[in-house]
Amino acid sequence: MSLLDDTIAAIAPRDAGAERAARERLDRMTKPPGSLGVLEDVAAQLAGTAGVCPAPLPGPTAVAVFAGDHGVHAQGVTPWPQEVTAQMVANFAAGGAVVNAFAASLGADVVVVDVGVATPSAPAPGFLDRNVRRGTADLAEGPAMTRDEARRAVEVGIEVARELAADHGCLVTGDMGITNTTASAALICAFTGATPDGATGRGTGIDDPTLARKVEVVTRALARDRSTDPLDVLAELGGLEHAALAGFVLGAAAARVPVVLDGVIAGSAALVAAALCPAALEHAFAGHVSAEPGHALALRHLGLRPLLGLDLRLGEGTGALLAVPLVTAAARALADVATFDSAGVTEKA
Ligand SMILES: Cc1cc2ncn([C@H]3O[C@H](COP(=O)(O)O)[C@@H](O)[C@H]3O)c2cc1C
Ligand SMILES: O=C(O)c1cccnc1
Repeated sequence: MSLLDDTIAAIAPRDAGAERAARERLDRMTKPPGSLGVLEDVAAQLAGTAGVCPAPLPGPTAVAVFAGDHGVHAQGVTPWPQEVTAQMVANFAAGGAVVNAFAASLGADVVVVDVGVATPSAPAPGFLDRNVRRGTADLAEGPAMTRDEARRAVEVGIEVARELAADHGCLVTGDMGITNTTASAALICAFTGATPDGATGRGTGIDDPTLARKVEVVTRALARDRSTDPLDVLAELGGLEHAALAGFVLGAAAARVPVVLDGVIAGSAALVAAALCPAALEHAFAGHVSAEPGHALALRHLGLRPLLGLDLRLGEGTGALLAVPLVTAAARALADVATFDSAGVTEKA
C-alpha cells in the first residue's frame, strides 16, 4: 500500500464517547448551558479528536507553509511576477513575513516547504526542500500535473504533518504560490459545482479586466473532459501546494491532531482531502473565512463554520493562526472551569 492509502486507512471519525462527555461537562460547568456558543462545539470537537475528555491543550502549534508555482501565471491572471513565490520563501525563512509575525505572537513554529517552487531555495533553518516538480503546467491549456506528481505532493503533506505531529498538538495550514487563487477557484468549481463567476475572486487585488480573464481561464479549464476521481481532479486543476495541503489535512487526521485551515487555498485543498476521506475533515477547524468568494462556498460544502471573518485575503496561514487562541481557549475552558457541584454554585430552578 502507498503512504496515501495507509494514511486514509488510519483515519477514524471523532470519538463519540469523548465528545459526549465533553458536552455533558460543558453543561455542568459554572455558566449557563450553551453560553460559550461556537466554542462549545470547538471544545467538544477537540475531545472527539483526542479521544479523551477533557482534551489536552492543543499545542505547541506549528504552521506549515507549502509553496509552489503555477504555469497558469502565463495567462496574465495576476500582476505579480512569478519569482515572488521564491522571494517570499526566502522571506519566510528569514522571519520577515506576516505569517512569521503572527506565529511569533503565539510562540508557534513556522516550517516552509518547497513542494513545487520554480527555482530552488538556499537551505535555511525551518526550510524543507521537498520539491516534486518545478511549478505546474498551465491548467488553462491542459492538466496541471500528472496523477503521480499529485500523489507524491499529497504524500509530502502527509509526511510533514506526521513529522510535526510528533512534537506539536496543533497544526496550521499555510500557502505561498503566486496565482494559486486561480487553481483554488478551479478546484472549488469542480468539487462543489459552483460557477467560475461565483467562485473566482480578485486574489491579491486584481482589476476588472484581469478578473474577467481569470474567470475565462477557470471556465476553459473546467470545460475539458476529466475523471471525477479526486486525485485526477487535483492533477488536472490544482497546484502542488494544494496537493500537499490536502495531504497535510489527511496526515493530521491520521495522527489525531487538530488542524486549523487558513483561507481559500486551504479550503480548496480540503475539498480534495474530503473527497479522498470524508472523516479527515472531522478533525479540522476553519480558522477564518477570507474575502475570496470561493472560500465561503468551499466551507459551506465542507460543513465547516469559520471561527473568524476579518476580510483577510493574504494566505500564508495568517488567518488560521489568528484563530488558534480561540481553539486553545475552548480547550482550556473545558479542562479548567469548575462545575456547579465542585464550586458549590446553585443551578437554575
Ligand atoms: C508579496 C506577496 C505575499 C503574499 N503572501 C501570500 N500571498 C498570497 O497571494 C497569492 C495568491 O494570490 P493570486 O492568485 O492573486 O496570485 C499566494 O501566493 C498567496 O499565498 C502573497 C502574495 C504576494 C504578492
Ligand atoms: O483566501 C486566502 O487565503 C487568499 C486570498 C487572496 C490571496 N491569497 C490568499
